[in-house]
This record gives sequence, structure tokens and C-alpha cells, in this order.
Amino acid sequence: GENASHSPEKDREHWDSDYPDCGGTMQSPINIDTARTIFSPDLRPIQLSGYSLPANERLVLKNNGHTVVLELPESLAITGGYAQQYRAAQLHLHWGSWLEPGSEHTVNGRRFAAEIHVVHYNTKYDSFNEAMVRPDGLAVLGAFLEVGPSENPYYHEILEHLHKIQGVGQEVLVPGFNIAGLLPANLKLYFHYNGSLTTPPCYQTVKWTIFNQTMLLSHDQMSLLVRSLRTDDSDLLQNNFRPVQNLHGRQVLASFQ
Ligand SMILES: NS(=O)(=O)c1c(F)c(F)c(SCCc2ccc(C(=O)O)cc2)c(F)c1NC1CCCCCCC1
Ligand SMILES: [Zn+2]
Repeated sequence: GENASHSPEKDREHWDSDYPDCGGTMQSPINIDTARTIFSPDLRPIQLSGYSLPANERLVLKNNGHTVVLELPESLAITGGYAQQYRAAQLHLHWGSWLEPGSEHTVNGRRFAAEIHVVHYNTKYDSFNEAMVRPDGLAVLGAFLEVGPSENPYYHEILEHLHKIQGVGQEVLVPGFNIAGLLPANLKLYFHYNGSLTTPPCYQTVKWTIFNQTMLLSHDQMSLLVRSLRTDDSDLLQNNFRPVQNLHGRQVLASFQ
């Protein structure tokens, strides 16, 4: 498929020629119309375990040409809020440019500055690749990033290394830290729906959780995010978000009223 992070809008609509699922009816991201979400009191708080990593643990941070990916040990797990247990695989970000916001999901048509995705797979499968093609195979935790008054120390753990991986394919080892700090403190308030990967192969195997509380980064941190990485020698890696997809009748649940 095309270079997902960089191809002009028009190219994105032709993923389905190479990847049929990209033209499916349960695609992500979506716009969340809060007037049409269904309050579901049985949605329990998301519980994370093993997210606090010691500094002597080293994680691979990579510019893969489409986003920045932090590879995660399988010891991180979602142990509450989903019917089954899910194990972490990686986390990555979606962003815009100096001028434009770049979250993938939108809320009431509002696009946020950026969005983090922490990708997990169901522990009942032996590997990510096996889980990736199963309806209950993947769980992605998403949160919106906005500009706030002060520096975010957890996002600093990733952003401070971006200048070392400006080129596609470059990677660097970063010390462990509390990965939970990249997500909201309040894991009770979230939207939940069935969707897909937002890049080819667009498998429709993701149970999405989008938190209501947003993460705040300083202006300088957001600027670092949008101006550090390159897709090739000349182009900045920016606007790596997929357009919102049709709900096709899907319901979006909310854990709060
Ligand atoms: N929002 S998302 O979760 O769908 C998503 C994106 F939108 C993404 F844009 C990406 S990055 C694009 C896919 C890709 C490209 C190159 C490499 C590599 O060279 O290692 C790896 C992956 C990306 F990596 C992910 N997450 C991936 C989905 C792609 C295949 C499985 C790997 C884990 C999750
Ligand atoms: Zn993503």
C-alpha cells in the first residue's frame, strides 16, 4: 500500500484495492457524536498492570516512516474493563502540523492536536499476528493530546529522543518509565466501539477504548512532535491520521453520562 502517513488524501481512499478490509463496514477512526452514544453502566474502569517499567529496562523507539513506535514488553496488560485480558505490543502517535490538528478520532466533529494509541492483543492467542485476524483479537487504548500550560514529564520520556530518529527506519533505546503516565489518570471515563486498525491491513479486529480525559503537553512538546520526524530526506512526517470512517450503524458506548 501507499506510504500511509504521507500520501495525499486522495490516495488513502484506494487502500482497499490492495487491502480489502480497508473498504469494510467496521472501519476506524470515527467521529464520536456524543448525542448518539449509549450510556453503558456495565462498562468497568480500565485496569492496567505491569505498566511501570524500571529505568534499567530498555525499550526500542522507532521512526517507521508513518509514526513513532515505542515497542512494549508483553508484561504490560489490560486486566480490567475488557471481557478478556490483553497484552501490550506497542504504542504510537498520530499528529498534524503547526497549523492543523492531527488526532484520528474526532468528538462532535472536533479534531484534537494529537492522539496516542496503545495497541494490545488478546492473551488467549499465542502471538500478535494470530490475534490480529480474530474478531476479539486486538484492544487499542486511545487518548487525545492537547496543548496545556506545562511540560508533561511522561511524554518527555519519548519526545526527548525524537531528534535521534529523524530518519525513516532509525531507532533508539530508551529507558523504561511508567507507561501509564501517557494515559489519563481517570480510566473510568471512556467511549468504546468495535473498529479496525487505521492503517493497512485495516483488520476489523479492534475493540477501541477512547478516554474522555485528554493529555496535556506543553506547546514546545507539541512542536517537537510535529517537526522532528521525516518520512524521507525532504518531507516532514506530519498529518499521519486517517480520515474518519462511516459508522455503518455501529453503536458507540459511553461509560459515563
Ligand atoms: N492506528 S494503528 O494501530 O492502526 C497503526 C497505524 F495507524 C499506523 F500508521 C502504524 S505505522 C504503519 C504500519 C507500519 C509500517 C511500517 C512498520 C515497520 O516498518 O515496522 C510497521 C507498521 C501502526 F503501526 C499502527 N499500529 C499497528 C498496525 C499495523 C500492523 C500491526 C502492528 C501493530 C499495530
Ligand atoms: Zn494508531
